[in-house]
Amino acid sequence: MGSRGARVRNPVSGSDAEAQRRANADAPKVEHLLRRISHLFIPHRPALVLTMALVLVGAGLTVIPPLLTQKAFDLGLFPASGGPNVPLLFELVLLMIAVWVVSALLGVWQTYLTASVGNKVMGAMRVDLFRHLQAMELGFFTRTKTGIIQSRLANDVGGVASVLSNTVSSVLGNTVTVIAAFVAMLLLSWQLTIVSLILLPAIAFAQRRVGQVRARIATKTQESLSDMTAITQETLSVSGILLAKSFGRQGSETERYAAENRNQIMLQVRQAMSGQGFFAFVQIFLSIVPAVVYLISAYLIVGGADITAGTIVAFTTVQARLLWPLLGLMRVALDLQTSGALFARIFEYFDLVPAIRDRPGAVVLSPDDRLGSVEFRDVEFSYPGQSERGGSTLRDVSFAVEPGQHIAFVGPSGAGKTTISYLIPRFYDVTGGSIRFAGHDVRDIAQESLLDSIGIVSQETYLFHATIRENLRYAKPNATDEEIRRAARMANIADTIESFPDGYDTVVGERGYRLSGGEKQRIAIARVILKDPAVLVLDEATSALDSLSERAVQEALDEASVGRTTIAIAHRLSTVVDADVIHVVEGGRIVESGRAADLLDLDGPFARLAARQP
Ligand SMILES: Nc1ncnc2c1ncn2[C@@H]1O[C@H](COP(=O)(O)OP(=O)(O)OP(=O)(O)O)[C@@H](O)[C@H]1O
Repeated sequence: MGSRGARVRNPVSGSDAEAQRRANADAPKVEHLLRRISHLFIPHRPALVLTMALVLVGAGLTVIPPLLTQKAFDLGLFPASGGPNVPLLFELVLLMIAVWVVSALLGVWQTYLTASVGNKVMGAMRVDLFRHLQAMELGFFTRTKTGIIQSRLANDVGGVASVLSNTVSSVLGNTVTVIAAFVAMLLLSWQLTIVSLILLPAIAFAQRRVGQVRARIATKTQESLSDMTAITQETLSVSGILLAKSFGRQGSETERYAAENRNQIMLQVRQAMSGQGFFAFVQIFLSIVPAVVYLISAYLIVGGADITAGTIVAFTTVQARLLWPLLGLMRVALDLQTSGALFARIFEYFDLVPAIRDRPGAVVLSPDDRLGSVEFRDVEFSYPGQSERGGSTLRDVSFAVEPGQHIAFVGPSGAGKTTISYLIPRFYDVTGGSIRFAGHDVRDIAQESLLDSIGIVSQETYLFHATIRENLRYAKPNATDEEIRRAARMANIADTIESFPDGYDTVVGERGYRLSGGEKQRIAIARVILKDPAVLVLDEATSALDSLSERAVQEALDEASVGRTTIAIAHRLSTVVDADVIHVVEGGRIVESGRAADLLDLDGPFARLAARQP
């Protein structure tokens, strides 16, 4: 745990420097990002079109009250003599109220549409990312912190939702106003329009620069948020708390969290402030444009241009209306650029290609195929990055298991036994040689059907924070209560479960911490019995238990392995003496194979291992 105090980042998320380099590298890809983002909206075109229509109707409604007032005046609302025309006044007021009510209702509808589009896009993205990450190979999860993955799903995807909703409403609403004002300006005077817009490219350039700075800060903010999530996830879990308490490290863990929190606060403030100076400048600049227009108009009039005082007044009035919508659009553009950093992080995960995936036309195992023969042919394997360092975990590993046979792997720690078991369900692909399952190369079999045929019980039992019944049903969602009880009886755990006040409805706690190691193991065995796989892999399933629970678990395992191909990995040789074949693994190679009695007679590695055990 030496690295716990240091800032450890996963290779995918990278370091601060790397994040910065990536944010810089991403800057020119804004257009590419925008294209990808806009694709997310395609399924929501009807809602967007409807929103657009609502925006247009809403904009149209705003001009009705002045027109109504003008009409009422024309019809004699305040005649030259006598009092006001009260019935007409009432009519006018009622019509105005009706217009505002309709306009308010349309506004509510529009908000609903934009909020639901933004959130649906985000929701779909989150599920897609979840599905995509589930398809990643085991290696991805061994090298990436869980908290970092959680943060991408929660913080990054969540962060873009508000941007998406605001973007939809702001872009649609403000674009209509800006275009309308722009057309009006052009109609009034194209010369003054050019004068008004002449500095726009400079503003756009400045905005792009500001956007890049904000995107960089946003990337750092998200990195820091990821780190905070990772610290929370690591420390505030049952295992983390146990570790922190047993080493008296709560204080330093809090300090680690507080340090990242300070960093987070600083970044949030920087993010909130970056761009404010720019907006202040743009606001001042746009406010003085009318004065410039007056000046230039005077100059143009003197030069003989056909511009009247009325045109100038009308022009500056329209121009003033442009100020806020234009600022609104600029803010959206800046927000989009900033959220580009979030999108880049999300798309970075979407772009990860699972190292292990089905080939086109992969074989789906039939019930006959599932008989469970396994064969390793000259298998070589090195973990990612290991071959560059010149090492390999497995070399020249060849063996075969016939359906229904029981074999075992024994050998010193680190010899490569668990690695052999990982290669059968294709948690990793071999780097040399091949593995055949039921006669097919495992790389040609559809992964789902391969995994369906294999059951694994390891020393590290994982149970969900749910009831025992729900944990068991994980293996077979439609299992009846009777099937569940039968599996529990076979796994030697039924009596224990039934002695709990809540029986099968007992909640096992985070990772099953409310149960003893032996109870958890036997529930895991019941779970695998319900799965009913052709091949059972037992990876040191009893090594963490005392001799009493070991016996109970061993009996459960013996029951579970009846009629199944069983591959057991064991430290305690007593648990595998009955195996049909025992393979002794040393330094990534099988150095000896045979039945226990024969191997003892050989007086080789197995006999030496046996001699070292009590
Ligand atoms: N994800 C991984 N990345 C890199 N190296 C790994 C990884 N997992 C295991 N190794 C290395 O591979 C070697 C074999 O490990 P493995 O777990 O297969 O041994 P084992 O024989 O099952 O040991 P034990 O009996 O202690 O469980 C070890 O040197 C280990 O450090």
